[in-house]
Amino acid sequence: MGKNILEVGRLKTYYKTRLKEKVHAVDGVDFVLEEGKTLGIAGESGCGKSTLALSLMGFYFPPLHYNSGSIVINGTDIMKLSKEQLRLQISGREIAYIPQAAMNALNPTLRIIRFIEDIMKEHKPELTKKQVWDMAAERFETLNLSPSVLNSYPNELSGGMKQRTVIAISSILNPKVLIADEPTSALDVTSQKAVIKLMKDLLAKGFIKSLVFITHELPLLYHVTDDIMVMYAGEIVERGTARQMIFDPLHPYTKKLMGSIIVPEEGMKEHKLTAIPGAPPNLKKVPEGCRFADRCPYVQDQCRIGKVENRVADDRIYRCLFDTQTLKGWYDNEQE
Ligand SMILES: Nc1ncnc2c1ncn2[C@@H]1O[C@H](COP(=O)(O)OP(=O)(O)OP(=O)(O)O)[C@@H](O)[C@H]1O
Repeated sequence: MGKNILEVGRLKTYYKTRLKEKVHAVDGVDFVLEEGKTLGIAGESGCGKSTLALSLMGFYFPPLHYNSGSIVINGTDIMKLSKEQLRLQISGREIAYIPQAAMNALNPTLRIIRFIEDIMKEHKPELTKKQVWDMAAERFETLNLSPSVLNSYPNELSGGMKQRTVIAISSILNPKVLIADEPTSALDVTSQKAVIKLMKDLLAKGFIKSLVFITHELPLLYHVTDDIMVMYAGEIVERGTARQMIFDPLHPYTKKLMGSIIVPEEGMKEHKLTAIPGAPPNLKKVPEGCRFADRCPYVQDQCRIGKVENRVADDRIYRCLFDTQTLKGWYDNEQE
């Protein structure tokens, strides 16, 4: 087993709306990421994936607030650091985040090299402009990106190239953990493949140690990540290897998420194409018991009482009252 590069314990964070209501977007999340591993986070829209990513970065600016729990990155509990320490020691160096649609947020009036110069001004002020250029050009070349991109304006690049450039910029300080939020959405299949290859190259070449890949497309993660966690209503409801999660899901929500795949991939063609009826619960007032109960085809009275804790089965973790035998019995019956 590798060393733990990221350890998250009972993390709770929330948004405070203008009406002073709390949206419990990350509600008691626990997980560990080992060095060298890639972890996928999947779940429907609004289940808290992006908020989890922001929370891991320590980006607590209203309306997002920290409630409780720990975030330990490479041995440092970042919740014990000041905002200044976070900015200088952690952000970009230990952990970096590529938000959704980051490629569209690049200032169109600046050449790509300027974004890298700005990072270096903050983190390696001793470098001259020429040294920054040489370092950036070498990095781009190593990642099979043309150094000429550095002289371009964002709007001169194709969508796929812009996204790869954003990833190369975000990882320029060799962060231990890179979190990419929907990095392949809105890209054509060829560009998606290039983005995935780039992220694999970053890992293989040691520029990053571990990767967290967020998407609502569960099957995409099968090709990219070692493990997958599924989030539902602010909680992790299941974690296992990518293969287990895709082909042998335990939690009824993971099972339904697999069934709702719109474009079946090779080896998954037999799965039914059905949307998950209903909607996730309102995170302003989460229901007692299992949060998936209202949409679960196997729901029982006891699912709506108390708090549903995690179960550990072999090397898997899932949040359901029922054991694997019972769940698999239900699933087998359904297929007959
Ligand atoms: N600025 C905000 N103020 C209040 N609530 C918010 C804010 N941003 C997000 N939320 C709420 O927090 C919850 C989690 O949202 P989040 O964006 O983290 O989900 P997600 O799984 O990343 O969804 P998506 O895949 O659509 O990005 C949702 O209920 C959302 O409405």
